Amino acid sequence: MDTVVSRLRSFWKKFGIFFTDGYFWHVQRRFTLRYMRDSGFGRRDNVLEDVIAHNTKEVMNIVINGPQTIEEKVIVRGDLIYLPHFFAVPFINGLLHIITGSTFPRNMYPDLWYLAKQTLLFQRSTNDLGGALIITPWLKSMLPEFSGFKGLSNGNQALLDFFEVIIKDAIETYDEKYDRSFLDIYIRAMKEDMKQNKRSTYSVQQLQLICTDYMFPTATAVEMVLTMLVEQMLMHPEVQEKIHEEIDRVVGRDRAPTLDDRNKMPYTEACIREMMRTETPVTLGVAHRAMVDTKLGGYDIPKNTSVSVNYVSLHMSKDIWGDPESFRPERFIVNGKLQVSSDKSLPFGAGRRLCAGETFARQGMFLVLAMFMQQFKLSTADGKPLKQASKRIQGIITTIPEFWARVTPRY
Ligand code: HEM
Repeated sequence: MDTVVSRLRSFWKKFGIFFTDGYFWHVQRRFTLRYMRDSGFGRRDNVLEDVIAHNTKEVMNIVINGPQTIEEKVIVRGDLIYLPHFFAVPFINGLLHIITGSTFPRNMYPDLWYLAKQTLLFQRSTNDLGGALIITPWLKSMLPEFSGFKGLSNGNQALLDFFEVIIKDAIETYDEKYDRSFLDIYIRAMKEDMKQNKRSTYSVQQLQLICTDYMFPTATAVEMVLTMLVEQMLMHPEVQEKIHEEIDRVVGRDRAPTLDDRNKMPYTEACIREMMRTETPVTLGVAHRAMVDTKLGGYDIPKNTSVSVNYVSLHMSKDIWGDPESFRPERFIVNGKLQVSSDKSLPFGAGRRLCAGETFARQGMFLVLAMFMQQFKLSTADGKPLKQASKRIQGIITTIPEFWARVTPRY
């Protein structure tokens, strides 16, 4: 879709993966998926798993051994953790490993928390359809705060700045003799394609937008799903007890959970699935434009019409789920095993525009949650039972306000 929101992200041009289409989108999406795969994206990869596990341990160590800096105290205070940002680092460093071949060490985690904060600001400053700015773009100058323009610009600028520095360094130190990371592979392809093609789809700005597009959900959506699951556990202690029971039975206490345990831990996996069903993260998906005149469900859709999918109606259908309002992970478990075929939810969309990060997100969420729950018991900051879910903030993704939760080491 070509809107003021998509344009303000990308130098008022059409770059990236989310909001491009046609030949440009096809070439650029295929290239990123093909070459990021070499670093473990979209598949099972031991090195990527180690990166996510190592960073999860580092973040948990801030609680176990106490914060060492003022910045760490913004995320951890005694036995209180600040959500969702507490969960951000393993995902962000996982993606940085894929894109840049390196990660930020603990003394630079504050930069990643800042990135997560600004990205969340962007997510909350509009909605799936672009909010008021889409219909009345002039609001951006007259009411920059009210229209969300300021939050969108500031949040987006943080992402652009973050990757501008990284990409500049990669270009300056580029050596065509060997590829250090996905960035080098892209730079080489860009140089070659630009020589051959006057209208190349590759460019430095496009690379910057690829990085921001992949980082955007990595720094917000995955940690928000886990955060909402924490809220569920605070409201329904039996969910937490069942996850603990499963971890103790399958993994024990002498080693950390790994992705090998995912098949053997159907309840934990089902909780993540049920969380994304009951609280659809991207309620109306990403709007796309019809490329040609077409028909959909008996309706004529003229070329250039904006089309959105209402995933909430699917996830809340009484016909499909029977009791859609209940948080009931057991619905996905048959004879003690996760039955993926019984999961008719589509939190990551479907078809050609299927979320490019589904595998990365699902694997990462399982690993971070399992490691976290093995170590800690959760309770509310004030020690009182949580009776009511907090208000939902409908932005591009569904979020809840940041909050502190109490964690007690289990052993
Ligand atoms: C809980 C986590 C996530 C959810 C629920 C989610 C959901 C979605 C949905 C619904 C779409 C739109 C599909 C459509 O256009 O029909 C999408 C697109 C996309 N997602 Fe995700 N996503 C998540 C995490 C991630 C992560 C971690 C990444 C990157 C590492 C990612 C990268 C993308 C990209 C690049 C697209 C655009 C694909 C395209 O238009 O070709 N997502 N996602």
